[in-house]
Amino acid sequence: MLKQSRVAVEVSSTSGAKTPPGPPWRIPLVGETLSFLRDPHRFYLTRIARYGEIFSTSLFGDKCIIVTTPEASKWLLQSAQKFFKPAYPESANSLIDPTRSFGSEQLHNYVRRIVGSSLYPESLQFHVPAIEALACSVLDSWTKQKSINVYSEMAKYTFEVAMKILCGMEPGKQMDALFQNMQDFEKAFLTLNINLPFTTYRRGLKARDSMFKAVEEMIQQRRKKKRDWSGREQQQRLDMLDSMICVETKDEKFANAVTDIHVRGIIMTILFAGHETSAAQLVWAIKNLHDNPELLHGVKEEHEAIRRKREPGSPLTWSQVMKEMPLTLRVINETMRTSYVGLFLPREALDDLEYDGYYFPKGWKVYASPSMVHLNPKLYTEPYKFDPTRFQDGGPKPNTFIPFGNGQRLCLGGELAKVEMLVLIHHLVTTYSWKIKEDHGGIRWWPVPIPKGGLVIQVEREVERGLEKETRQGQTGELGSGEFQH
Ligand code: HEM
Repeated sequence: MLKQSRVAVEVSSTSGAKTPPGPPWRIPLVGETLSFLRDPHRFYLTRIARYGEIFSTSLFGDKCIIVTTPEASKWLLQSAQKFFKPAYPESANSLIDPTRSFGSEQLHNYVRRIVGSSLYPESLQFHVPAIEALACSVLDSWTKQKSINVYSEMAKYTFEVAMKILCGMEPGKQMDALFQNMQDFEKAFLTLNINLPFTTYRRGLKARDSMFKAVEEMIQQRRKKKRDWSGREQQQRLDMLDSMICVETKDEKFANAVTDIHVRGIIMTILFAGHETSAAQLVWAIKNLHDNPELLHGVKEEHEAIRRKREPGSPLTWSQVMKEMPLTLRVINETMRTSYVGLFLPREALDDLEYDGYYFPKGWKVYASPSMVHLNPKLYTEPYKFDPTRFQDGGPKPNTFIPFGNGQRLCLGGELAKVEMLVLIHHLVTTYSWKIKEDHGGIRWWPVPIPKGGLVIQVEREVERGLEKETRQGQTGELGSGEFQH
């Protein structure tokens, strides 16, 4: 008799449980990879319709089970690390340093504490002025361009923010070179790992090695510097690199286990995990605001109220970002729900396991899909409708909104991502108006889903159009030119 388990349990492969249903015939190696890569959302929808919300398939050369219900996703993502480990496709694994998984369970927890200390609110609040300066600088540069590819610009912005918080680096030549390398590195992520000249994979490897070298040099420089980090405040103001390599700790056992190679891998993980995702969400947020003029009007009012209270030239305060932008935060949450970002979070079963009557064989990959949870009509009525009011009055039910994952690997940069989006939107809506120049329709799915073509817009600074802020207090939304969105 099978146990209907809601927690991971080890079972014998002869227990009688069957693997979840899936297509009967799988082409070796390729399996269903091409359909998945072509349009992952459609891939999920068609298979769920045919086989149910937990189904098996074959992707990236591996046998694979996909779970799409909130309960099963929670089970997978919250299960102890002895049952599942993260398992990205081979090309991704071979590109990222093997130590990127943050090491053993205990070491992983220790590293999360250190990395998190620079990303949690207590430290993050000190970075708001720097984030704001980067946001203003990128937006300022837009007025000099005839058309702006929002995705390229947002990728650069979020990369600059991540580098600033990681190691205090300012925009400039070194930043540009690292950004270029990061882009080549990312392009190679879901390609075949064929290491031949002129292949995307080879370019990715070269880019990764250049980044490793730059990061190693930074680590060496830091090791030579003596700093005062004795007080609590000093510790909160440290950048992440200092926190990782310099802060003395009582956990000597783990501190010694974090080698420079480890630090290098962690930095690559953070840069990779942290900038494309936020950039994609910003692109969708800007598109959603454009497509919903009434909402944009409300968001503008929210930000005009903050702007009116600010002393000229004073930076945004932590409290303004956290407490005075509730509508914008709802727009961001609804954007994260509808944007398809979070297509799959891959794990590998480390034992024969059973869940809800299904057999999960050892060695098989198991994917959770936040985007399929977010677009499930049983959980959200009219799931494709953009409606930020869903996040009012307590918001969605537990485990049904998981843009940052769940469990031991919950995103460390969730707060940072929200802050960088809120700050950029503040300046965008209070200073500029924009219209979409090219919207190709459809989605470019990889490495992160964005509108096809990256969303090309045209921007005007309102002040330059004679719409001086000081003369129009309280009149936002009445200034439409008929062409530009406000
Ligand atoms: C809206 C933007 C973002 C989204 C949607 C997002 C989403 C996620 C998700 C779903 C995971 C879990 C991966 C898994 O379970 O396999 C994750 C992990 C992670 N994220 Fe984010 N992320 C975002 C921004 C950031 C930022 C800005 C940073 C830091 C600069 C960051 C750093 C990390 C790190 C370090 C992990 C790995 C945690 C671990 O393995 O313990 N993320 N992110």
